[in-house]
Amino acid sequence: MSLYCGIAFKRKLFWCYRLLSTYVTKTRYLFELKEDDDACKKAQQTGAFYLFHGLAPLLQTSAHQYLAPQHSLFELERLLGKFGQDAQRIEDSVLIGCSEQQEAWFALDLGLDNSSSISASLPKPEMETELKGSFIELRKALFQLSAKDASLLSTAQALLRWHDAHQFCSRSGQPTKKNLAGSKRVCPSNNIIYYPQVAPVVITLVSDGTRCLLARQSSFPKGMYSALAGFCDIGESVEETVRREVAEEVGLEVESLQYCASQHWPFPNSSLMIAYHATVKPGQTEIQVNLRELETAAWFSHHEVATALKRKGPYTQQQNGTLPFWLPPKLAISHQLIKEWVEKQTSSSLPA
Ligand SMILES: NC(=O)c1ccc[n+]([C@@H]2O[C@H](COP(=O)([O-])OP(=O)(O)OC[C@H]3O[C@@H](n4cnc5c(N)ncnc54)[C@H](O)[C@@H]3O)[C@@H](O)[C@H]2O)c1
Ligand SMILES: [Mg+2]
Repeated sequence: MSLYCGIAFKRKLFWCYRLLSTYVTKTRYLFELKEDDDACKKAQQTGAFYLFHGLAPLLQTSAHQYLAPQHSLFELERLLGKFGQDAQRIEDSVLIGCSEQQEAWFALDLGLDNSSSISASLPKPEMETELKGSFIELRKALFQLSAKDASLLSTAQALLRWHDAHQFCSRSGQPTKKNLAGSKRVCPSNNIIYYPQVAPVVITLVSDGTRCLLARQSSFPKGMYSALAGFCDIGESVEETVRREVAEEVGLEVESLQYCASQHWPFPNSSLMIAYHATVKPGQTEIQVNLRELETAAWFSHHEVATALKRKGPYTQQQNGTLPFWLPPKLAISHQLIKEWVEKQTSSSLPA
């Protein structure tokens, strides 16, 4: 190894160690906050809060993007005081992450009634004026947020929704109590612990070698097509769900499953999207759409999909009355899955 290579290698190792070390420290810190209410309370003193109202995040507009403002504990106490609320309401907040400098991030919903909280929903328009922002439905705002804010607010909304829906023990009927970080709820009468739930969902891009299969549900925005998705049934492996969902929705049998990536998805509840590529058995490409699940499904060529990837929807009708089809935006895992397929097709068609 030359002297230069040796120094470069050591530098790389140093940076790798630094990165790993920061990540591990941050992870251990978050673990401590979830386990220890006192540590979490202390973290709130220097932490930052994201605000929600009825599960809609507080956002501010900047150019063509939405920004999610943060508030300190002091600002939050002042705000609550102004609306005649007790600062104890801050205990309803949930931990959603922390910065590399260990500034803990929390989310608090000021519009939900909580059985264990002394406070009720606060008036939305007055809060918006006071906070110089608007509470906007996450579904409408998600794709105009930075990747970091989109991920944080998705986690926050999913966690706040779970707490709102799990205030009572399903065995004793008694109110459950959340730990300060919001990573669990406990029933004081029988000590049953409830943890936030996610539903596993597979999303599959089926290919016949040259084309890929895209579908739409009637609930999709006009003109948008996506890969096939479906919830895992109890007792199934993820691979079994892929095969069943494709058979159920379009009447095809798939093989050669290849994992692509996964993503937390907050709608309609909290899903873990697990993305796969799959191929149909040779010669078996005839689609039989299950109209109880889908509006339509069709095969699309590489050229059609590559062109659609460049489009941004939703689209208005063209002059000839047709609507160009478009694909889910970048932040959605279906976009990543489709993009990966297009890139693979492109590289396999290049001369060696
Ligand atoms: N992020 C992305 O790129 C992306 C793309 C497509 C779909 N999705 C998500 O994937 C999810 C599943 O897709 P789908 O609607 O085609 O699923 P699906 O094909 O399984 O059909 C939905 C139906 O499944 C049933 N179901 C079974 N278990 C359920 C559960 N735990 N929660 C809710 N319903 C359940 C319900 O009857 C529901 O109407 C959707 O919620 C959608 O938001 C995300
Ligand atoms: Mg489906």
